[in-house]
Amino acid sequence: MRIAIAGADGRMGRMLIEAVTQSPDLELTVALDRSGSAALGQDAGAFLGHNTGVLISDNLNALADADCLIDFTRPEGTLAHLQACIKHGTKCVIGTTGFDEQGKQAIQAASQKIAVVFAPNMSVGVNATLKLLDIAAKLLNSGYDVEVFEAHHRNKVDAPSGTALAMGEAVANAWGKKLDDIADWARHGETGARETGNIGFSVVRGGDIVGDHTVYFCGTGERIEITHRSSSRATYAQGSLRAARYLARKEFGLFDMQDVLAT
Ligand SMILES: NC(=O)C1=CN([C@@H]2O[C@H](COP(=O)(O)OP(=O)(O)OC[C@H]3O[C@@H](n4cnc5c(N)ncnc54)[C@H](OP(=O)(O)O)[C@@H]3O)[C@@H](O)[C@H]2O)C=CC1
Ligand SMILES: O=C(O)C1=N[C@H](C(=O)O)C[C@H](O)C1
Repeated sequence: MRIAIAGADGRMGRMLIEAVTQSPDLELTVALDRSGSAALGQDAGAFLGHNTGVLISDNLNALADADCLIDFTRPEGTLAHLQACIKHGTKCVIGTTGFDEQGKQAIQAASQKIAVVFAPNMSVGVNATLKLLDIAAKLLNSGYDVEVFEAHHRNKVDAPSGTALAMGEAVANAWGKKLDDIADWARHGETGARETGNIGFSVVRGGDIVGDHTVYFCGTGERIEITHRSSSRATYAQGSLRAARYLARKEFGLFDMQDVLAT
């Protein structure tokens, strides 16, 4: 399978280039980064100390040479790449987070023409945690206050993380609610007492934290904490490759990591 990587000079882009070049069934054919990036023209494997023969470029027409794009960039980048994927019939794995409603609708529309996996977290552990949260939320559906905490590195630009939002959604869905209707996004000053049935969010940004998520179910006299901690981005990269292989069998449609991991 011929793989293109977008955001080739980013934290995830580099993990993906390393993972693809170590996978005998996958071939790195395209490495993209944004126009103006200092990495343009460099070999995609330069950071590993070896040449892949693929130069980092901003030419989206190069996607004609790939079966599947794996995109970890920014929402505006991903949405532009998606249009090029449609033009060239290239499938797409989207790991980027921080989309607004319009962006999510554009991904949904694109998936009517090409096959797309879109998930805020590609790790097996986080996707198992989402299932645990569904069970916990159904069991603890009254008398427990739910709080979602997440911590990430100082360079993360969106908050709460896509994973924290997915965790909040897992609880809200289990309660038959919409997350937007019951989320407390931030607290400051005279907040008043906590509202029953809401889901609170809190965020830490600092240092090189790869990604920690905890969902608290706080009752009277007890609390349950469900925690996932990432210690390496390699798990996200391996999950993304699994998603790309899954798409090899799909012509179009929108899938998530639960679909991928179910096979
Ligand atoms: N789904 C998952 O499992 C995971 C998702 N993520 C998400 O992936 C995304 C990227 O994370 P990370 O690798 O840490 O970020 P980085 O900032 O390290 O990398 C992003 C890359 O995309 C490039 N880029 C930025 N804007 C654009 C654009 N408009 N068009 C094309 N390329 C662009 C950046 O270039 P430059 O640096 O020159 O601006 C950089 O090379 C984030 O949204 C993050 O939340 C991260 C980890 C796991
Ligand atoms: O930006 C990151 O680093 C991460 N982003 C994803 C998110 O927003 O949930 C996944 C992971 O937590 C790392």
